[in-house]
Amino acid sequence: EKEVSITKFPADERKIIAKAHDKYKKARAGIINTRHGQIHTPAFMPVGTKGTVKAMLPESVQTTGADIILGNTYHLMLQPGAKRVFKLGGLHKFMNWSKPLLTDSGGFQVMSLSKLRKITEEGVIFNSHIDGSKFMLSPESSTEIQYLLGSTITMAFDECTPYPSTYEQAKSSMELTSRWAKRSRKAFYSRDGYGQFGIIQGSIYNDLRLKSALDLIELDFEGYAIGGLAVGEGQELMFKVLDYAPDLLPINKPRYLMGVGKPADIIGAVQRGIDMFDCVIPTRSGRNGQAFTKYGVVNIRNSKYKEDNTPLEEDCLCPACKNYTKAYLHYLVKVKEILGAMLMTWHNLMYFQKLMLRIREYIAQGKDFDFIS
Ligand SMILES: CNc1nc2cc3c(=O)[nH]c(N)nc3c(CC[C@H]3O[C@@H](OC)[C@H](OC)[C@@H]3OC)c2[nH]1
Ligand SMILES: [Zn+2]
Repeated sequence: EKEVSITKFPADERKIIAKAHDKYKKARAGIINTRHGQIHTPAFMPVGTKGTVKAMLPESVQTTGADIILGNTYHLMLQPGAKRVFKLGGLHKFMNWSKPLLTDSGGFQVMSLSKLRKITEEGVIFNSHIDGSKFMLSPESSTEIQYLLGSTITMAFDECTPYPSTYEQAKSSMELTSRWAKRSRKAFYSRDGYGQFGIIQGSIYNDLRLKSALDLIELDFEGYAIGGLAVGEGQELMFKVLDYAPDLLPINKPRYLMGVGKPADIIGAVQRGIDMFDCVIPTRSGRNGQAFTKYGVVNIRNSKYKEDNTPLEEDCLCPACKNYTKAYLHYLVKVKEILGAMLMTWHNLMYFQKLMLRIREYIAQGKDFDFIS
């Protein structure tokens, strides 16, 4: 066991409380110790794709309670370039965020964003969606780029198996991910307080999920992500996979469900043993005028708010709720004022972090947290 490992779930701090009924027994609250500080889990990680959580200052993100934010290999390698970020002191310094950073390995974005790409055993060759120039992402280059960015948690280079996939398609995709995981692990520069997470695939097929987990556990990653979900399969099918997949992974290491999700998805996944989440919903939908509140989602552009002189939530401590009314937010979003995007984003990030805080508290007290959302 490394001296200061990234994934110390300190025994006395790890609270796995057997719940009254088995629905909650897999939920756990813990702390991940890293070189850049602690991550309290279950954790929601705001997406900061291009080295910024859109419309937020890093210090504002910090006030919402976020312990860790995401960056993206694909976007940052194209602009401003990983070597340039390295020369400028790394992503932490560049974006003025001193807490943990997790970077995706880029495969998912290549498939969803780039034009003209070719998957080979070596890696993915693609043309930049910005200027069409040619790039290659491989387990080795993705791992090196994440090192140059200085990310606290590096993701293995995988192939996110599309949904739906036949068993055969899912099998060969998962096997490619296993070969790439081995190369990613070999290319990783292991340092105390930094870690690399493997990403299991296998789509909705339990035997493929098991094989993927076995292949990756052999590589002894500091944490494990469940990939290939939140790709259109729907909540029911996602939960069906989550009813068994987390249990295939080491109980003492963080489990990260990529791309999830809405509050109800997060609660259901925590109940099935997931520790970490990332999703664009609070930021992207905030900019589009959707506010998450305890009364449900508020579409602030709706004309019923144009003279509503009350805050989104009377007891929320975010600037939008403390100092402004729904009428003002309605107006700002309607006329596309930048402050509208800022305030809506701030509120939603605060809402998601409050949700995670309450989930952590309920787990620690051994209380059911079904109805929180
Ligand atoms: C929405 N549903 C969803 N399912 C996903 C499944 C996978 C997967 O199997 N493998 C990989 N490597 N990435 C996945 C991702 C992308 C997450 C990233 O996407 C970016 O958010 C836009 C963000 O990058 C800052 C985040 O970084 C970890 C998924 N997203
Ligand atoms: Zn608020």
